[in-house]
Amino acid sequence: MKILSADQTRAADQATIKAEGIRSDELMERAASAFSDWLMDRLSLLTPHEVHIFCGPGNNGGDGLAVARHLHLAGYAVQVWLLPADKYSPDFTVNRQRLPTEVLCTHLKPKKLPSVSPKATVVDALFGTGLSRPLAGLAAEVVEHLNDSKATIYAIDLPSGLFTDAPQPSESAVVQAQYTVGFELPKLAYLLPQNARFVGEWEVLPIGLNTEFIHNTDVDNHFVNTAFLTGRYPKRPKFAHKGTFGHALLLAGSYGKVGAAVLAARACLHGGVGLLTVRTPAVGYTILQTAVPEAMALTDPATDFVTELPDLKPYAAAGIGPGLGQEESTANVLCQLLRKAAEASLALVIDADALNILGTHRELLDDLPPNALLTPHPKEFERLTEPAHDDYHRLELLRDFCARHRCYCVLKGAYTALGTPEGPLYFNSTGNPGMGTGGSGDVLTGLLLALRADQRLSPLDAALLGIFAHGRAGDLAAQQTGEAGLIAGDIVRFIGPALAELVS
Ligand SMILES: NC(=O)C1=CN([C@@H]2O[C@H](COP(=O)(O)OP(=O)(O)OC[C@H]3O[C@@H](n4cnc5c(N)ncnc54)[C@H](OP(=O)(O)O)[C@@H]3O)[C@@H](O)[C@H]2O)[C@@H](O)CC1
Ligand SMILES: Nc1ncnc2c1ncn2[C@@H]1O[C@H](COP(=O)(O)OP(=O)(O)O)[C@@H](O)[C@H]1O
Ligand SMILES: [K+]
Repeated sequence: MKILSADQTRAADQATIKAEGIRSDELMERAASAFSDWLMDRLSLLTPHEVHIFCGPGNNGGDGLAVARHLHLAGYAVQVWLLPADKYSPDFTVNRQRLPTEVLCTHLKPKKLPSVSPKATVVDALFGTGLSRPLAGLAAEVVEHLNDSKATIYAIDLPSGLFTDAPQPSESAVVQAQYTVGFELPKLAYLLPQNARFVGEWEVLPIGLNTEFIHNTDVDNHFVNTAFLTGRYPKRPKFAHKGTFGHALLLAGSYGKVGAAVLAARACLHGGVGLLTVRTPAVGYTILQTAVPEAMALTDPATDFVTELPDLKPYAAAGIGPGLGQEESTANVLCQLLRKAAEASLALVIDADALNILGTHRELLDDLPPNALLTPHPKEFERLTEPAHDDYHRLELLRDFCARHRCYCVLKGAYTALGTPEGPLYFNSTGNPGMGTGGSGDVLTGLLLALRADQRLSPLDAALLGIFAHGRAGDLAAQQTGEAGLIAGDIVRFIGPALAELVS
């Protein structure tokens, strides 16, 4: 799914209105009915005492007024509160006029805000994509009042006070919604950790925005769901053999961290690799041969950490980093690998300690071969770049980093973001907080290594499929283990089922 900016969303609304020959208030009616149906499905589970709908002067307020009408006609006790303004949008005015006179509709006044019980349902229709500046004055006062009320807040399109595509000043007022319900496509604001306390849980409802317009619009950000991946993961051909799916080399493990190598190796095998060879220090030999008999062990001469790069000829892809340590001789192995990868046509996956080595030897970044895939979590990413002011800045750093080094970079998190050399970012939709446990990242590295070794997949598709399948495997595992009980090895067990769902 594409993630549109605020301007593009407005343009999509206009394109739909034009293409279908409808009025803008008819499109608003679709949005308002979709929201009302969604809300009534939820409220029917509770006993709604009061529904307070707070409306701003623009089309977000227009949505709120239309929602008030739908809820009133369905028998809910609705009260509407209007934010006074110098001007109101035409569709606000249309829906103000359509509001049945029995619905109590009151202008908000400073210092005389209505009392809202903690049991009340609040619909936040103050501001949406048209927010042009941080909230101040009465609008800010209303927002603080709602946040203090402890009522359950449902935001239409955006929690009021939050910009669609940019950070707001840290002290400015923003609605803290339990749920945010948008239309057709997700917004960037929904996906960032710094907005989690405002957005709450989110959902988007279809309103039939013009598909041709969306198709023809270039965007900076995509949201990756199952439909987005259709056709990207081919079936294994009937006469395929282990050579068809590539031979991968994994350089991982050091004294006390051989488990990381084991997890990555098992993930790589379950990720469908043809053959896997693991380079570990001697201390890892027995562990690896016992825990992962399907992998070949190519033991380093040193006991505790990897010191020598093996011959790269047999391999289609190499993964380096899990549990590797940062000894100087290990750094030297990474340095040689980077320099030789391009001429050996080797796809690279770089993680964990290999990223930390890059962080302390930044000159090595100039040696990254084309299409290298890096998998930092935010702290590792900071070591490669600089501290980010906020989540939006971090995404810009990601975009710049990938363009400068012509690489793919997986910025891991709840909505993992894949940066690409071409510019667009891809946000993943799978995964759960149970995956915040040691070794989850090693599993991702192993899986990505398998997919990069599969010559049938482009670097972009391998990365998108791997990130998505990793999260999905975590979700399938959590159904059995619960989130707290989930450990990295459980993710490995569900890689197969997660990939099987993607075959098309
Ligand atoms: N178009 C369509 O067909 C559809 C649109 N839809 C809905 O429309 C929403 C977008 O509506 P919108 O563009 O009217 O903007 P909205 O968020 O209501 O705010 C604009 C108003 O607020 C004002 N204002 C801004 N900042 C302010 C501030 N800090 N403090 C005070 N005032 C401030 C601003 O005034 P101004 O900036 O001109 O001073 C203007 O009056 C979208 O989120 C979705 O819910 C859906 O129904 C689907 C179909
Ligand atoms: N709340 C969450 N929602 C979805 N995925 C998560 C969440 N927390 C962690 N993950 C995933 O788990 C993995 C953790 O990786 P990482 O931080 O490198 O762990 P480790 O170094 O312990 O292996 C990442 O792929 C990340 O996206
Ligand atoms: K809102």
